[in-house]
Amino acid sequence: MSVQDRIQLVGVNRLFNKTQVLHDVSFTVPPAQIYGLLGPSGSGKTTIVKLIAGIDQATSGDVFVLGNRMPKLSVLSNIGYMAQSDALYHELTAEDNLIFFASLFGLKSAHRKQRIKEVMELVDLSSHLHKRVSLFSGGMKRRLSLAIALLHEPSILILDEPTVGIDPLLRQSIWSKLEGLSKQGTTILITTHVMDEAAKCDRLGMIRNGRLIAEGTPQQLQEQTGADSLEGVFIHYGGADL
Ligand SMILES: Nc1ncnc2c1ncn2[C@@H]1O[C@H](COP(=O)(O)OP(=O)(O)OP(=O)(O)O)[C@@H](O)[C@H]1O
Repeated sequence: MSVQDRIQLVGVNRLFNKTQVLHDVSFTVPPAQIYGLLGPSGSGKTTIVKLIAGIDQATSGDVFVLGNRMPKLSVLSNIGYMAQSDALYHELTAEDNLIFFASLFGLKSAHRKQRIKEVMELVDLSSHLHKRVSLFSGGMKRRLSLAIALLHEPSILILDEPTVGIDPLLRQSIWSKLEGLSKQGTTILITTHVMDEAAKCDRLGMIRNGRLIAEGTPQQLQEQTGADSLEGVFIHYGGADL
């Protein structure tokens, strides 16, 4: 292990009652990488990201973020987490939601105003700042959740299927912003089912039945499997008899 690694899982197991959903999962994410977790529905991706985000605890094995064993409260201010289901206050406006989360992150008022402006521009929602969230479409809610995850400029960004319900044009623009953040040093862990998003990751971990069954750059995975596309890689590992 390198002390440089921003995220590290070592032999992680997670059982719910007697059902084991993660088996001996180990991987590391160095600084400023975009690491994608790819796997079929129910394979364990969300369970992994919850352990890294510090909202769930491994049954055995270790999860480290920025060198700290998780869960650890003091690390949470360095993490931006966008869950699969949106945690928004629907009766409040987008701005009030942002102000609420900004105060949780301890952002002071002048800086808070500036950050709210920046993140709403980033997700292309500036003109909806004063609209009640109950009037937002599903895609707009996803974008607002992403804006909230980015508010406090976290050095670790954990995104659980962030672009579900977002149209291809905006998806492209969000990805170029994520690539920009990564170039500036943000470490990003993302789960996705979308192959063109997986192709944009620096490194991919293929999850199946709670196991990390392959890892590498998108190109390495294609070479290893002889597939001519990432879809082919996904099908190769999805169909493997393990
Ligand atoms: N709190 C829980 N109690 C019991 N079982 C759970 C719990 N959370 C997750 N599981 C089970 O763990 C397995 C992995 O679920 P998880 O949500 O991590 O998969 P996923 O790969 O994120 O799926 P999707 O792509 O559909 O979101 C599933 O079988 C799920 O039913």
